[in-house]
Amino acid sequence: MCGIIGIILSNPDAMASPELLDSTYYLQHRGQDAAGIVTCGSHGRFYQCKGNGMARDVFTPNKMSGLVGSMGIAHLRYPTAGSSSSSEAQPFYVNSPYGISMAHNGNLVNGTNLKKYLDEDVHRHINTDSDSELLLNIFAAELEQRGKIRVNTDDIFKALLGVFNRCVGGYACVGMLAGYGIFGFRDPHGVRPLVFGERVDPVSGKKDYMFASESVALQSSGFTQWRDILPGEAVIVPKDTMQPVFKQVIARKSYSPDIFEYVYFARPDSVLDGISVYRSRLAMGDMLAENIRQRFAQRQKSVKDMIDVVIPVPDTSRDAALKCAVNLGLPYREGFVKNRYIGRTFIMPNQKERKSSVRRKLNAMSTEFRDKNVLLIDDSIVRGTTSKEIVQMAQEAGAKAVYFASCAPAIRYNHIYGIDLADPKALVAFNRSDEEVAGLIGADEVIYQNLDDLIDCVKNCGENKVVEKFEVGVFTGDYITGVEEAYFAELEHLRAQEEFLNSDEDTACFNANGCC
Ligand SMILES: O=P(O)(O)OC[C@H]1O[C@H](OP(=O)(O)OP(=O)(O)O)[C@H](O)[C@@H]1O
Ligand SMILES: NC(=O)CC[C@H](N)C(=O)O
Ligand SMILES: [Mg+2]
Repeated sequence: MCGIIGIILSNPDAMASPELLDSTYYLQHRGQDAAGIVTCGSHGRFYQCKGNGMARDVFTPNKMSGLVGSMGIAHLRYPTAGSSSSSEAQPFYVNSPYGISMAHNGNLVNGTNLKKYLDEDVHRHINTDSDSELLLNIFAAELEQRGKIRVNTDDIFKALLGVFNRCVGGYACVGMLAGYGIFGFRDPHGVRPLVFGERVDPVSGKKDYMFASESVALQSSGFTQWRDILPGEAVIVPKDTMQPVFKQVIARKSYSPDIFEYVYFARPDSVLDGISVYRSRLAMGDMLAENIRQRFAQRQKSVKDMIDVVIPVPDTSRDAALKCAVNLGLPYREGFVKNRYIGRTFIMPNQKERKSSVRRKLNAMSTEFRDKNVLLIDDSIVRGTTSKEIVQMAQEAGAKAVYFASCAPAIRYNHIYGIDLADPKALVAFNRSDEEVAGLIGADEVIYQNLDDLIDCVKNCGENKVVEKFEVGVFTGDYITGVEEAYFAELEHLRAQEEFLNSDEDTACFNANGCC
């Protein structure tokens, strides 16, 4: 679920890099592994700075000063394919044709076929295991087929049609053609988000344009007029006209954003596909409260008989937990204090790091737990790394009973469009009942939101009701693009290789005996 950004300024002498840098801070939550910026200077030359780490580590003042030019793209990486190596940091670049740089959010599920095609049919060398490098090379190969000395918007749209036809998976991308302009596009199901906006330069009265994964990045840079790129749509902003050209390049196959953006990925202050992430999380909390009330009522118990206090698992679940507490008429307490210097744990690259970070990240206040029956609320339980540690911390802090509720349903399948979950066996709910999950994480009871309720919560927060359905494969195993069995076999193979290479690392959280 990486973050992508593209900016083109109307003033050709202005520098896009400071604004790209600012925006990376607004999208840091989407990827902490690597960061990169590529700009294009007045003579069509690309300038780049990328590497492993967070934006603040990679973009030092010294390196930023070399990023000249009035247009550029940026990327924040959370790896889903390939490795965490710095050679897979984005944006990627190919020198032919014309010089192209591209940044990708998402994951392709037909990488093997694409690699074969690139090798055998169009003879393009692929230097990493990244699916994003494949995507860029598919685009480059399609553009090359136009056979032109200089391209126009029509050529680019035709090349993108080739990309849409060949690439299967979730993808939102921003790209830049040396000396020409920037462009953005979104897969035909709209799985991954992409917004596009404009801002009037107060001095010249001319317009600047920006793409970003989330509206918060546009809003923070003053791009107040913005809209979502539609599934299968592309937008090109040529530098010489500064007039954006929109085109529905391929007929939309559906409008199915990934529901996990609303559960966990996105910032609450973003609006994606007309749906406020914050409002959808409030709705999830409300719905969870209804389910909890009904569940206890079936046992002839009131909520107050069972629970003394609602405590969120910071950060993402806070909004939902507060709403849930209000609905249940229970006190809400911030029983866990979050260390602001530790990033998101779920998107850390390995299990060892994730596990130790939960303890470093959260500290329980015994005043809020001692002798209480607590309802802990998290947005999701994925590998169970957080929940197992958290339950233990609550118990160590003196809790009498610990109920653990999740705003999302049980996660039992791979997320194939943007979460690094190559091994479903690493999911705590894989092949396990809710009771077994509770046992493994040490909770008295685990309560999951059900899927239809989650879908209703998010859908009903939509202002313009454009979204038809959501990509929910991580809960059901049915994926919007379809996926060949061979893909999972290949993931399994890659995982085995990786495990062999990192054999000292405990990559799967729970073994058959439920030990971590
Ligand atoms: O079951 P797990 O494998 O532990 O994954 C789920 C947890 O990971 C995420 O938190 P994270 O710390 O990444 O981010 P947050 O601070 O935004 O909640 C998510 O919010 C859950 O708390
Ligand atoms: N999370 C993402 O969007 C990752 C993009 C791409 N698949 C990569 O691994 O770099
Ligand atoms: Mg969390």
